[in-house]
Amino acid sequence: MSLSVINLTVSFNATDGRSLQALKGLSLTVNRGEVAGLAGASGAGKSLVAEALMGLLPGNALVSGHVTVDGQKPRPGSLALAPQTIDALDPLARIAPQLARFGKPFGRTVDAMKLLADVGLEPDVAHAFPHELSGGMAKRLLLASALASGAGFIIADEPTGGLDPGNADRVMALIASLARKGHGMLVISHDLQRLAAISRRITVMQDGAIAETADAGCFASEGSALSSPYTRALWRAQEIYGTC
Ligand SMILES: Nc1ncnc2c1ncn2[C@@H]1O[C@H](COP(=O)(O)OP(=O)(O)OP(=O)(O)O)[C@@H](O)[C@H]1O
Repeated sequence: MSLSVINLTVSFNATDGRSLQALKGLSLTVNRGEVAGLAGASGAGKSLVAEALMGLLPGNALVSGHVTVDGQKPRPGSLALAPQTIDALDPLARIAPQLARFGKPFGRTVDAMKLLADVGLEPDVAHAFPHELSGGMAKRLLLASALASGAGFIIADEPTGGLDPGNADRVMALIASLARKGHGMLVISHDLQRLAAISRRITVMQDGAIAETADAGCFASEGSALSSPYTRALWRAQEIYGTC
């Protein structure tokens, strides 16, 4: 039971008639019950993967490849995105009714209080507006908004971006617990150390292509088990950063 992406390519038609290939044949698998990581430097194409899988690319994008969810063509609600920022939420709607809205297109009646509890948010958050939440609370809410759809597979785009170390640890622990409950979690992150701690394997992207897909255990010590020089350099840069 998995999300399978085979040879995903994305190119953009520019107004001058040229075509820019931004994703160059990406393949990955996310099994239910596990976290798979997607990493790479800024501009490598990580968010494009999320946008292509969610059908969110603009009209000048040409997408090809083969995507299945549990062996079938993805259907609405089988895959959900926890976006990077609360800009994706309605600033004028209180949290509980807003969560209910995320379930509606898929015919789901959302129990907002249960959903908040599932992501570790207090019941009084139900009456708040998105901008009233702290960074860590907002990241949890974004995960809740994806869970509201009932999707078995969730893409979390930079779930620890902008968080302090303690909150980043807690959000990664929440993602690991969602996987233990049976979700397949695809986590896009620059934070290789925290990503490796919860993932089964990590796909590292470079310039729209895969540099390497490695078992998370390879992201350890000097990274000598990693096969790509690019991935090793990315990992070692984090190690140095992490010990500063
Ligand atoms: N609509 C678009 N038209 C043309 N190029 C685009 C479009 N959207 C994204 N790109 C290009 O695709 C490339 C990958 O962008 P993407 O946002 O996926 O990178 P990323 O790895 O998620 O970076 P970051 O870590 O900074 O979020 C970039 O070079 C970007 O300019």
